[in-house]
Amino acid sequence: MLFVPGQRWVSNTESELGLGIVVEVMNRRVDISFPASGERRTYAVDNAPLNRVRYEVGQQVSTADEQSFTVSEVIEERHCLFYRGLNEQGETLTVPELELNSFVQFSKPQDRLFAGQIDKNRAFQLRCETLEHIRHQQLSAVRGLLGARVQLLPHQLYIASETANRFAPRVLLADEVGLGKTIEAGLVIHHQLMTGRASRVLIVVPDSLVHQWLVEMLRRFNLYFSIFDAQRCQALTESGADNPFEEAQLVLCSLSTFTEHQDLHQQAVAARWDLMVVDEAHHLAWSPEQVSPAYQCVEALAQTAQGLLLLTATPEQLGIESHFSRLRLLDPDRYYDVEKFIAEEQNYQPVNELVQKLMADSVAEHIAAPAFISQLTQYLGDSAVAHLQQELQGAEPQQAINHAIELLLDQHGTGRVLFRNTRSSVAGFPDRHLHTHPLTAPSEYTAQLAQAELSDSLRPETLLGDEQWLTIDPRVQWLSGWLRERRSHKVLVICARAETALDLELHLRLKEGVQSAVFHEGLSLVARDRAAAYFSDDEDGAQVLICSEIGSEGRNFQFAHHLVLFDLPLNPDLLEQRIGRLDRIGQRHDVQIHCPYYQGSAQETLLRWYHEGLNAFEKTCPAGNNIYQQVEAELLACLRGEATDQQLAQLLSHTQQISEQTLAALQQGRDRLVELNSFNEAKAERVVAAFIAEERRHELAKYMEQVFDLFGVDQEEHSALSTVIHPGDHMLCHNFPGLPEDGMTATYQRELALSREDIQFLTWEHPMVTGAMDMILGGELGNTALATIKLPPIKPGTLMLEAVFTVQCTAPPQLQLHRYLPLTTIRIVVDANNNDLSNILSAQRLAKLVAKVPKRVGQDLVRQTRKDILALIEQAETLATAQQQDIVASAQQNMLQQQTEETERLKALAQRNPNIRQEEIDFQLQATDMLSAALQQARIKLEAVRLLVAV
Ligand SMILES: Nc1ncnc2c1ncn2[C@@H]1O[C@H](COP(=O)(O)OP(=O)(O)OP(=O)(O)O)[C@@H](O)[C@H]1O
Repeated sequence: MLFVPGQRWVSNTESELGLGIVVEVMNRRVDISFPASGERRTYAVDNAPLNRVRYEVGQQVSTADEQSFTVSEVIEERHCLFYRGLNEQGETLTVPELELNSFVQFSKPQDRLFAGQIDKNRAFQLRCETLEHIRHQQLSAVRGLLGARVQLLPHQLYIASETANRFAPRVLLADEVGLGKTIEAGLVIHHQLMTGRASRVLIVVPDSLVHQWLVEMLRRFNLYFSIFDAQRCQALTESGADNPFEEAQLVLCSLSTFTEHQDLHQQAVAARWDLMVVDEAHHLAWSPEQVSPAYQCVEALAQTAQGLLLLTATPEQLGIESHFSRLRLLDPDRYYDVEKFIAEEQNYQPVNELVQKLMADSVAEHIAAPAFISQLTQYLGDSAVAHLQQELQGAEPQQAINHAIELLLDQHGTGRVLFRNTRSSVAGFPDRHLHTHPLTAPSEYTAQLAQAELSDSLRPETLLGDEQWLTIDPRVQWLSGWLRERRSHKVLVICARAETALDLELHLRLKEGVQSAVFHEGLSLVARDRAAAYFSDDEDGAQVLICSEIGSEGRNFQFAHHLVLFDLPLNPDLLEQRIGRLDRIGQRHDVQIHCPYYQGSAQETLLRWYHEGLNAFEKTCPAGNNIYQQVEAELLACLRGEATDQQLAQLLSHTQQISEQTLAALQQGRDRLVELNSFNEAKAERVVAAFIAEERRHELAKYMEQVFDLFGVDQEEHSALSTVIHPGDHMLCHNFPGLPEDGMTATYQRELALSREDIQFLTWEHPMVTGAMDMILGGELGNTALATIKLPPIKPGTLMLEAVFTVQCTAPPQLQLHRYLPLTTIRIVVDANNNDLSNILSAQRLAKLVAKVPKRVGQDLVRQTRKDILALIEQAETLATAQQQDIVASAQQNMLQQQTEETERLKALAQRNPNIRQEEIDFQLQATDMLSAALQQARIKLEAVRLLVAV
């Protein structure tokens, strides 16, 4: 290498420094200044990682004062270059290389190649593999679901994959208590974020669940949500934020933040969200006459948020109207009239019969029957049925039938909007056992109890006096004695009132020496979480947690299996919520439910009604609320002591009877339809199988090993299934994504990750993996390479080029174009005779054949064969463009099909529902046109090139 002051050189290892100038050469050392970055470097002359910059005739260059011109002649004098050319004004310029613009970056593969910046073959391969893995991920049927640290439960994966395929899903997740709605929501959120469909997510939950959601999102999905409360919003506003909700992308808030602070609510509405999640949505009370503040808050947010997930285990807890109101939040076009909705609910049985016939083996017979077709026409309309009949003659009759079923469910069932899995469709739940503990009411209060209001007789502590009740109430003595006998068992006690919980806990702790904690609405969020954590601690934790009703919602206490119901709620859904704290996924024992009660009191009657009438303790009771409403008057009379024993016996047997009937009717009508929509075993099996296949653990481990190796991250085996990863001494970058300074332990095994929460679970969707991939593709590393190959039929000296392109297409983000055109790579191998060798020299085959070439030799070769390389690149571009056209054509077709289906759905609904406006349909049509126009603009981009020389 000959260095002369004034020459321009570029660093091979730090290309971001820009063009360097030789300042001084002394004692076999060369000093280079890099004006663009203000850096100066000294290198040993013999092995400086530098490459001489020499532009060729025809190239566009620019001067330090930003005049650009096309080189027409290169003149060399005393080892320095002068470039001559015409500027934009047509004037001839002669520019010494010293005056060239220093801010030049050689980032395009061909520019880097010609600037002599040739990377290692393994870097090139890693870049290509990275593109390939990203493409694989984008095409994967379980994309966005893989990264979750969860067990593969079919009912959850089914729901997640069904909603994942929708654009801005708006659904009600209403699985029975404890079946994992939080996990389902997390899967959907993760999917939306991973696929770029959403970037701003708002989660709204009751106060008591804020922390639990924060932890679940982080430990199961690696999603860092920020908790926004009034204090934080104020701090952000004081530090200059116009709208605090725009300061974070993933926000977690309690509902009370909005109901209690109108200004914050307005700011949240103005902040626009791609997806909103509302947990325990049954709190959003609504009736045509009266709309609760909570409902109003959520409604305003729901109108601007694109996607919406409402979660509730008890959708009808506040009655059918409230249930309707939640569906209305999700799809106001479909649910616009409460009366109509209630009438429709009655009408589900005939719809179910039609669906059953379409699902039957004998479907062909049914379809041949004119009566069936006329019935179907009544529900779907002439054109949809004519279309079905036509499709049935085609190649895929089953698809046509499935489509008809979907239309029926969509237009006549609660269809696509509501998912509800029940314990009966999810295997593996333990049994529940009721233990009753009859007690004698304190004699001095029997008269008072007999005359008390119902709410007081169900919670008699309110009558027994603030101070004395703990000493008088026999439930207290029973509980302390009972707990003493079970010192080694965790016990959850639930009662209705916070005051009761507080008194009881204090008493047990101070007077009885029980290790206990209390959980109620009066505690701060931190104090509640501390109490729950103290209870969950295996070694030094509390034996008993005493909760007011808020503890009966959403919380995970399945590490305990004893539940004491200190009193009973009047609402069957609340009872189910209480039991659901223990009877949930992860419960390993049968659940033991203990009910202390005063003999002969309203408590006993209610207990008997639940047990002998509804069987609500030992089984879940999906129709509980509905049945309660049917017998409310008789039940209340019995509870108030206004009925005879015989009337009570009649109530119990009547309740039993209508329970059976209601369950059977629901099963044949609405619930059956909802069930059909919520779970399809065959599809779920396919999702689980795809999931297992797509985990590709070994490929991931191998890929990450190469990444760690190239970037200088050290990896040691920790155990057979886990590794310790930590920054090495020669890292290629300062901050490897997601790698703490003191390293971390990680595993690729889901089973291990589920049992060891302290270990990171590396999947294709883990932030460290995606971060590394982004880093590789975002930088230049590996976008050039040069290698020799020895393959006898190919003549030595033959020049070939391996080029990797991506198809690039831009469109406004709201169009979500990537739904139809994910990152697509095109790999081409060509030789100078225009032979397309892409298939013969596959990436895998080349990986085994290539041999490295010393850098200097490679740089000389590139300089000498520049023209040939340019011709090869052009040829590769021609071949890639042809492939790109096919790719875009199929994306167009796919897009048109899906957009048309959605438009047709809107049109079909519009016929039944006058609230659908023509503008909505027009918007859909306009989006289709815009997508089509955007796809037509798709272009290829060269991502990496490797020059191959046969030897
Ligand atoms: N796939 C899964 N893998 C591992 N744990 C799970 C899975 N699904 C649910 N769980 C665990 O089961 C418990 C119940 O799940 P979750 O809280 O999501 O239920 P839920 O339906 O929201 O309950 P609730 O009706 O009480 O609100 C939680 O502890 C959760 O972490």
